[in-house]
Amino acid sequence: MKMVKYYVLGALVALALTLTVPVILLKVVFGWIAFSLIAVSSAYLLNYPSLFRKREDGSIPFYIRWIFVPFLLGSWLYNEYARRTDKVPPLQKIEPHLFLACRMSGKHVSLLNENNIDAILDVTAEFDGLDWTAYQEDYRYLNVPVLDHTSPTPEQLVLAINWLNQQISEKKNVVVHCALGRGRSVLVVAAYLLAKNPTLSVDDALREINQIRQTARLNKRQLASLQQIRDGGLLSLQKNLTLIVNPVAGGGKWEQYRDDVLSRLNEKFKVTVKETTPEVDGKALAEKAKQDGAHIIVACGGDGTLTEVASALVNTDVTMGIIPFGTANALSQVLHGYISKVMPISTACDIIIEGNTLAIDTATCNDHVMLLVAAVGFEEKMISAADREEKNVGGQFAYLKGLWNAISNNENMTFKVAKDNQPAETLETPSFVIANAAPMTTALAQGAEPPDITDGKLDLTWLIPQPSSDKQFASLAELVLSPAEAKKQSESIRHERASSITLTFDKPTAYAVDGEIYEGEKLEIKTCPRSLNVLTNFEEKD
Ligand SMILES: Nc1ncnc2c1ncn2[C@@H]1O[C@H](COP(=O)(O)OP(=O)(O)OP(=O)(O)O)[C@@H](O)[C@H]1O
Repeated sequence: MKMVKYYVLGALVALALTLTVPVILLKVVFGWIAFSLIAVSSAYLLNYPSLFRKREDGSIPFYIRWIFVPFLLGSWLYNEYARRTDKVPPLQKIEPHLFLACRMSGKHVSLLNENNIDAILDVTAEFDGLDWTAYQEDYRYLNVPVLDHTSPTPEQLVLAINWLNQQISEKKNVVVHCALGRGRSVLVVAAYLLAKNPTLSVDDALREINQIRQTARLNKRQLASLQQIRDGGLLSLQKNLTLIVNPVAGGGKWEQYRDDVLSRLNEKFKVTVKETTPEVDGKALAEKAKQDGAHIIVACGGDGTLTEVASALVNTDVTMGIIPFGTANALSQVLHGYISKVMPISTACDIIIEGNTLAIDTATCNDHVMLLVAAVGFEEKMISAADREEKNVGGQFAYLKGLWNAISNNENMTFKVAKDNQPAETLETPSFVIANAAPMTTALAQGAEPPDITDGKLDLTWLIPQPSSDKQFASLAELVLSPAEAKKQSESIRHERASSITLTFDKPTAYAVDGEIYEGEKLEIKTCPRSLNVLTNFEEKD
């Protein structure tokens, strides 16, 4: 490369002068220049920009600056001259939220502020990124160190374009700069344009930049490198994926599967992990992740956690994925199929990576979002009985035991029911379940075909009171085993569909929504058709 030849030549001349000049002071000066140029030549020959030891905050250690003073002085003088005679302004907007510039320093703070710049991508290796005046402005900053006239490595380029994408997806204004805004920064901006629009050619991307910044020009090596990285398919923008994890769900499954999940998802996404606590729930974490620009939010936990996360994502563009770490995991059986009972984690990760989305129905139950079922009677008693300790010890048997006890007690309840704003009727039943979605294993919701999560309707299933618990066990068997047609003729099962329903009790009554227990005198449930985008392999009925 031309530049290296000059640096090597300069180093040799300085070395020769060091050895020949008689005056000690001159020997020191020429020796310093020789050492500095030998170091710079080695950085170029070994393609080792980290020689300048630039820190994460863009500063270069004091001792390195001293070593390189002769080289930096030369570069600084050349760049100052080039900037003063530049045909283009120091900073230019290439497209919405994306700017290209020469080296930014403290004296450019007012220019940065005028353009509402929030973030700086610095692709120089040899200069301090920002000085103290710029620090005070609190810019987001990333340094990708690249030597002048050279190209970033594919890894550096992938990091740079994904960082840019992250800033722009958060609607931040971001500037990319090198020394003069002609080569290295142009290469990065072109790579970003190519990643965003794979139909563009390298020439198209450069032309787009060149129309605005006429001095933008890549040398032959930079051009070839960009073309090669692009042809190798390396310029893909990773989506930001946030995992919201309940660390205690399913008795602590996260601890067990953490490495497996992360290694699978890290290949395709930029993954951030947030854990719920008893104080900070999945809804609060999902709201924050949304603000931080997450494209996909994956709820990892039991059905309770999944519903919390969904509460923040209903009627938004953000897509929700799920990884079933709970005990019953009813939603994953609906969205991932019954295979997820056997291979829950690998099935979930494959579905997230495949990326098929579907808008599903959700519902509201009083103030809560509901994905699966709301229930009073047997289902609520079953869930109330299966507390965290019971689930940690017995897993799904905790629910079976709870259901067994509830049916054995065979208690009926009486309340008023109003469907689709019709007049209310009084009903006596031991079990009333309102389902937006429910797999076969949610037996008490199976009054007909399993509820369809895309039909815009709620499935209402209730049982007729029976004189003995044995007869109620028979009703449960009928729910699970009889075909839908036979259930229509049943003496003990009732099923209807509605868009909204209100249950009114004469005293505060416990009810269950998606596995969590609440209490109230009224339940108002409404369907919200196609209101949540989820990743699934669920196939819609024609
Ligand atoms: N870090 C935590 N420590 C203790 N409890 C937590 C924590 N994070 C969330 N929780 C509680 O966990 C409950 C939700 O659990 P979740 O439904 O996800 O799992 P599960 O109960 O094991 O599974 P399933 O619903 O299938 O029975 C909520 O009541 C929530 O308050």
